[in-house]
Amino acid sequence: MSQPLQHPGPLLRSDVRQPRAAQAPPPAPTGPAPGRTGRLRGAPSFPRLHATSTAPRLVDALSSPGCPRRPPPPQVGMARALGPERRLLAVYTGGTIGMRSEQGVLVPGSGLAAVLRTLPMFHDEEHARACGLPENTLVLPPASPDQRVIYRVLECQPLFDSSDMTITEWVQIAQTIERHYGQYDGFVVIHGTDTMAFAASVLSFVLENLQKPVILTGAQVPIHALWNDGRENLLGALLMAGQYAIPEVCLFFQNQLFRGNRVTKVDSRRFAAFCSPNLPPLAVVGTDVTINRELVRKARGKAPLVVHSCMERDVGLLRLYPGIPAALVRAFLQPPLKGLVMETFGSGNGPTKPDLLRELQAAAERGLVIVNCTHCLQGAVTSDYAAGMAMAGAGIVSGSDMTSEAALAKLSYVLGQPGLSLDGRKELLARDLRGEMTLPAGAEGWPSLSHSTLGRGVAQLLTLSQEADAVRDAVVPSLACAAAHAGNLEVLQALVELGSDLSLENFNGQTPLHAAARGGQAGAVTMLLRRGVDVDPRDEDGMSPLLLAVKGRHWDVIELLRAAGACLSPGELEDAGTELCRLASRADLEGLQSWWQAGADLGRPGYDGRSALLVAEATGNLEVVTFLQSLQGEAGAQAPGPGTL
Ligand SMILES: NC(=O)C[C@H](N)C(=O)O
Repeated sequence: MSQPLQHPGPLLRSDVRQPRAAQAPPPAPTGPAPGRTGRLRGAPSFPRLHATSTAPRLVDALSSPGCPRRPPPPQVGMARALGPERRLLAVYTGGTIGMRSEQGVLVPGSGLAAVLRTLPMFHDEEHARACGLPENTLVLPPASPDQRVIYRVLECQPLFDSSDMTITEWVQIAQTIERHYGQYDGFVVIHGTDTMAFAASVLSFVLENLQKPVILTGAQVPIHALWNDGRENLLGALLMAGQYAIPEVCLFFQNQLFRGNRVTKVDSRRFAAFCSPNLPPLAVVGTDVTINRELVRKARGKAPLVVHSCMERDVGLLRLYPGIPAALVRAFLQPPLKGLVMETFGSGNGPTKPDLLRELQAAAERGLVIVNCTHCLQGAVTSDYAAGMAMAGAGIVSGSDMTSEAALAKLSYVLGQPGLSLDGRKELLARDLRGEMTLPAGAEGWPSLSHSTLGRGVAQLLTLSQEADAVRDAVVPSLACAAAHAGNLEVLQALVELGSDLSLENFNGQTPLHAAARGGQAGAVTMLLRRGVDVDPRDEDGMSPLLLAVKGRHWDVIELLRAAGACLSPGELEDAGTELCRLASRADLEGLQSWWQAGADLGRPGYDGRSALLVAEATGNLEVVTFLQSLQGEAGAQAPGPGTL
C-alpha cells in the first residue's frame, strides 16, 4: 500500500481532545487499582467518560477538529518513506486493558489510544511525521524490514465492562467492521475478557464469508500497570492481524491465537486466561511465530462479506445437575424460550428419569431447539451411553465438542435465519459452519446418516458389537420415536436393517407410530403401517396414534390410520363430548372436522349434557352450526360418514 492512510473522516464528532502541542503524558494515576502493585510511575489514568446516549457510539480516538496536521512529508519517494503498509482498524469497546481505578474498583476508561501513542512499542512518531500520517493514525515500529502496520482506533462511547456487552453490541461491532471493510486489511477488537469468548463466538457467526482477520484481545491487568499483559496481547493481536492472512474471527491472548468460537475463559487471575479445549491454537508466538496452517479455515472464494444482524435473543443455557427436578426443567423451557443449550454430564449424558425426558421431548416437539453440550472442559457429546442416547431420543441435537459459548452463538444465529423449517434448523446446527465443532465420523456405509444427530446415533449403534444388545434395546425405541416424529425415514430404515422392532415402546409407552402421528409424518406412518406395526397401540395415558393425529389436526395421517383400520377407543370416544363442546364454543371448525374424520360421534354430549351443536348455537358460532347441521342432514340421508351426529 503506497498511499498514507486516507482518513475516511471521523464516524462521529470526536470528543477526545489530544492537541499535538499539548501532547503531555496523561495525568498521574488516581491511586492503584485494587490488588494491583508495582504501578509504573506517572502512568496515565484515563479521563472520566463523557455522559453519552445509551446506544454505544464509535468516536475516532485520536483526531479532533482543529488539531494541527503533521507537516507535509519531505520530498522523498513516498514509497521509500512509507514502504508497504498493512492497515488495521481497532475497535476499543472497554475492558480491563484500559480501565482505571475509581474508589478502589476498576472502571472502563477512555483514552487508550492516547496512551498507545506515548508507548514506542505501539507508535513510531518519527515515522508518522516522516510520512505525514493523519493525526488519528498510529504506526507500529517495523516488525519486518519491509512492512509497517498502521492502525486507527475507534473508541466506543460508552465503554463497557464486558459483563454488560450483549448480542446487540456485538452486532454493532460487526456492522462497524462491515462499514470499514474495504478500507482496512484487518481488524482488532479490544474487549473485556469476561465475555470475550461469547463475543468471539457471536462475531464468528454474524460475519459470514470473512476474508480478513478479526482478532479480539484484552487484558487481565490495565495496560498502564507496570506488570501487565495488555501490551503483549494488544501488540500480538495487531501484528497477527497485520502480518498474517487468517480469515477468521480469532482471539489473541498470552502469545496464542485461538479460533474465536473454540475458546473459553478458564482463569480470572492468570494471564493465561483462555484455552481452546478441543482445538489447538491457530498460531503460537515464541522465538518465532508458528502458524498451524492446516487448522486455518480457507476463505470461501471471493464471496462478499455478509453480516447476519438477525440473531435470536430468546436462547438460554441450562446446566444439568444430579437430581434436577423435572418441574424446574419444565419451568425453564417455557416460552419465550426458543432455543436451549443444555450442559450435560460426561459424553452428553443426562438423567434418564421418564418425567425429565418427557419434559424435554414435549418441549422439543413444541419446537424448542435443544442442543446438548458437555459441561466437561474437553471432549464431545457422543452416543457411547444409553443415558446419552436417551437425550437424542428426546429430539435433542448433539453439540459435538462445541463450547457452550459457541453453541449459544450458533443457536442464536440458526434460529435467527429466516425461512427455515424446524428440521432445517436442526440440520444446520448439526453441521460445522465456522469451524466451531468437530464432526464425529459417520459409521462406514451410512454416509447419509452422519449429517443428522439421530443418524449419527444410529450409525454409532451400527458399529457397536453384538454384546451391546442391551444398549440397543435400551435406546432403539427412543431413537425410533425421534426419527418417526422427525419423519426421518433413513434412520427408521437403518434401524430396520439393524433388526430393530419398530413396535417397541419408549420410556412413556409410546411407539414410533404414536410419534409419527403426533408429528404429522405421513411418510413415516405409511412406512410403519407397511411394516405391519400395531395400528391401535395405547401409551401410558391410554392415547392411540389416531387420537394424537386428531389433536394435531393431521388429516392426512388420520386418513391413513382409518384406512388401516384404526378406531378411537370407547374411552377416547367417551371423553370426546366435552372436547367437542370446547371446540364448538371456540368456533374451532378444524378441530371438529378432525374428530369427525376420525369417526367420532359429534353429537356426543359434554359433561353438562349439552351437545356441540347446542353450544355452537348458544355462542353464535354460525359456521360451526352450519357444519354440524350439515352432518345431521347427511346422517339422516345416508349411512354415517367418517363421523356421525
Ligand atoms: N479482564 C477483563 O477485561 C475483565 C473485565 N471485567 C471485563 O470483562 O471487561
